[in-house]
Amino acid sequence: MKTFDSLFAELSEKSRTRPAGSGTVAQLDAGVHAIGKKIVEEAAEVWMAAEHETDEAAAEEISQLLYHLQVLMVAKGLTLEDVYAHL
Ligand SMILES: N=c1c2ncn([C@@H]3O[C@H](COP(=O)(O)OP(=O)(O)OP(=O)(O)O)[C@@H](O)[C@H]3O)c2ncn1[C@@H]1O[C@H](COP(=O)(O)O)[C@@H](O)[C@H]1O
Repeated sequence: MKTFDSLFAELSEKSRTRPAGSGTVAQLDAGVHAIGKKIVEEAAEVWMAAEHETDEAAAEEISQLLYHLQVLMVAKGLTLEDVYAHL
């Protein structure tokens, strides 16, 4: 099963190798402003799913929010350690 750390490693590798067809590469190219807007959108979807939908739907929305947060981290050059230092 994919974990937070293994997904981050995968996204970092995509950023380095820039494979054709990668949605992550497209988002990185769109920039921090666009990624930030996506994070706000996904956060709202997490809230709505948690309040009005099934646990499975909420879990799926949370996974998407985590993904977009990681894309922002990669875009900013932040490491897992940079974030974990504040947990
Ligand atoms: N975990 C994810 C993931 N979660 C969410 N998303 C993206 O976030 C979108 C979900 O946003 P929405 O709910 O708004 O759906 P949507 O309206 O269809 O999306 P948009 O049209 O707004 O982009 C999806 O369409 C994906 O583009 C993800 N994209 C990729 N991954 C994983 O990231 C890795 C690298 O992916 P690629 O870069 O695409 O190879 C792979 O392991 C993927 O499984």
